[in-house]
Amino acid sequence: METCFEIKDLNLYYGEKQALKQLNLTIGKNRVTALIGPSGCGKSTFLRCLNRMNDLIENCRISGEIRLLGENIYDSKTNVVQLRTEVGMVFQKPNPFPMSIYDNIAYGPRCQGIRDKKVLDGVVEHSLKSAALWEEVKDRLHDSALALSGGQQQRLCIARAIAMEPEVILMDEPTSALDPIATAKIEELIEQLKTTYTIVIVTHSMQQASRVSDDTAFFLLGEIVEADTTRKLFSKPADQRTEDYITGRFG
Ligand SMILES: Nc1ncnc2c1ncn2[C@@H]1O[C@H](COP(=O)(O)OP(=O)(O)OP(=O)(O)O)[C@@H](O)[C@H]1O
Repeated sequence: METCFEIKDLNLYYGEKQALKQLNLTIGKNRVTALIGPSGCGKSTFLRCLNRMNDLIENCRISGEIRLLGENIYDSKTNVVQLRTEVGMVFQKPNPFPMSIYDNIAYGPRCQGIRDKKVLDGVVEHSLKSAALWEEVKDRLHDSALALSGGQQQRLCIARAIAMEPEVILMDEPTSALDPIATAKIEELIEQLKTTYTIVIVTHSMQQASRVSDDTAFFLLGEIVEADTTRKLFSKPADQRTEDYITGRFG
């Protein structure tokens, strides 16, 4: 297995409160890694460390190391804008920009200076195809993205991340606002995307983790209790606390 992220002795504090404790984890390239655990255990906080979104939070301090393809992303030389291009993010609630479907996708590439219409057309088509949305929207690319259904909006947000040619796509509970059919479409899409991208997904649903992920890390009170292949973690957990959680005894 090739390594995408290598996390070493990661600690994170919000002011005085320690939210992540001495985390160590290897995230494989072109794999889907699920982060599970009860509410407030630090899953989203950890996810945000992977593209330095926590930098935007006042009072947030971290120590330790996160390497992306060998480079320490917390190095003072890191270009954070570039990092967030390489490590895209999709949120719980679909958040398309209030503009057309086309412009949502072209926005990032335009910010990078791409102006050629043919090139932008190609990026839009490729991104929408990769996000399994093209067939549904190809005849109305210039309509408002806000008119799409929730599931379509979420796939649009995935397409918007893809347009930046990322290495990694982080997903923070990407289906929790969606109905079961839209959820199934996103899960199917995740399976296809991992051939090209590394995916890290926070999910509250253990069924979802076992359906979509190759590897799972179980978080509890800011610690990683156990990380393993999803198959192993759900069938033969090494730690009693993992077993209690996956059998529904708490959380
Ligand atoms: N901006 C912030 N400032 C202060 N504390 C925060 C901040 N964000 C999160 N926390 C705290 O850090 C801890 C971890 O929160 P986090 O949102 O990462 O957990 P989570 O496992 O993702 O929870 P959930 O599943 O409910 O989203 C919680 O105790 C939370 O209250």
